[in-house]
Amino acid sequence: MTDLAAADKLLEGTPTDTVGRLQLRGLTKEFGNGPEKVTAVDAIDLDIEPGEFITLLGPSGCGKTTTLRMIAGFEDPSGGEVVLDGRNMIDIPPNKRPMAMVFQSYALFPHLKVRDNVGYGLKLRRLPATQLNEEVDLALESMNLQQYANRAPNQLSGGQQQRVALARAMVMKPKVLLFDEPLSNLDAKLREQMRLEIRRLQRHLGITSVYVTHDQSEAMSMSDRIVVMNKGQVEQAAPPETIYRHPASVFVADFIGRANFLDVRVISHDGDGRATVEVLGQRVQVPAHPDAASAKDVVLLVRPESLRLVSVGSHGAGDLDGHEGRVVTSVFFGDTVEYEVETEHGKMAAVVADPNVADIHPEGADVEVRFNAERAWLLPRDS
Ligand SMILES: Nc1ncnc2c1ncn2[C@@H]1O[C@H](COP(=O)(O)OP(=O)(O)OP(=O)(O)O)[C@@H](O)[C@H]1O
Repeated sequence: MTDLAAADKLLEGTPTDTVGRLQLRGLTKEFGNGPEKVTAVDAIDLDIEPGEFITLLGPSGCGKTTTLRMIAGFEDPSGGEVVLDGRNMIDIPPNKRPMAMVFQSYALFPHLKVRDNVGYGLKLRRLPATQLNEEVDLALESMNLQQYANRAPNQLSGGQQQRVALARAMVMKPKVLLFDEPLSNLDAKLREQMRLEIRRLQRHLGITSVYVTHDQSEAMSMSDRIVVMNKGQVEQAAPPETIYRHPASVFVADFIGRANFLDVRVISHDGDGRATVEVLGQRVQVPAHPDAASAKDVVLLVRPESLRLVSVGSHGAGDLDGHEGRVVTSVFFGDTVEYEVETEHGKMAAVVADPNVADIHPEGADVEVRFNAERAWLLPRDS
């Protein structure tokens, strides 16, 4: 049996396409009292569809872990609701919620063999021994762990221990899987492999998943939607492409990926989410955030890969009406060249993929800076 077939058999009869709708309603958590009071999570509203893979992403202290722990029931909210398939979970203890959590630290029982770790929750549910063994076997097989069944956790690598933790979560047939930075203790290569594996399994089984990370590429590569949090609130909840290309705020644009923010003069707001602006000596039409038209001040987001550098002769550089620059760093990475260019708008980052070696601009070169206007994004500055 393949790993996916084993996972299917394990979950046979558990409908995943209609169950696992998770709704957070005004979810709030305050710690401490008086001047010490911290609002870790500030009235979050979020609807998560059955089968959706959601990542909570944001800077340290923005409330990701606290939100996840309230969903799991490890933390009591100060206000609001966690609703799963129409049922408020607030008064239900963590072990009675149809959810399973995978922790950064794996949290395996060191004195129990792998198969007893995986079967632990089923034993508490008093499953008959034959059924328990059958289901543990399927869970082990779904994570390709059969040959490690009789080992102790400390006889396994970090990656293998995390697979045991995943098998232990899956065997409970949860409606919602919760992940608290599960890959951060693994080395970079294994992390990349495991993220693909978790995503493949999750997509195949369609179990609603909420995943906390501060690793952007993890969030980008795994999620149906990324929820960017800031100071206990949701800044934006959207698919990775939207978060990257059309961020809702300067905070999101700055937090995800690298960003150049250019000063612009707005000539007109043209409706249909477009505006005409003057920037880098050019008059161009760019896509615009819906709130840009009413904002006091706006800024143009240009990602480094949307900038282009064109060589100019040293005598040409002074005539270029505000869009000339000088290369201050030029670093060849093989698949890309990354530049820093000094311009009258400040320093800008540019990335060129698949460079022709002959076209690489050396440090000190004078260049003309151009950008792809369709890939730019006008957004309110004070957002
Ligand atoms: N038990 C606690 N008592 C007091 N304050 C707490 C407690 N747990 C969390 N906090 C505070 O709540 C805020 C949110 O913390 P949380 O751990 O949810 O953030 P996070 O986004 O998960 O951060 P990180 O990425 O560093 O794990 C922080 O200011 C933190 O100091």
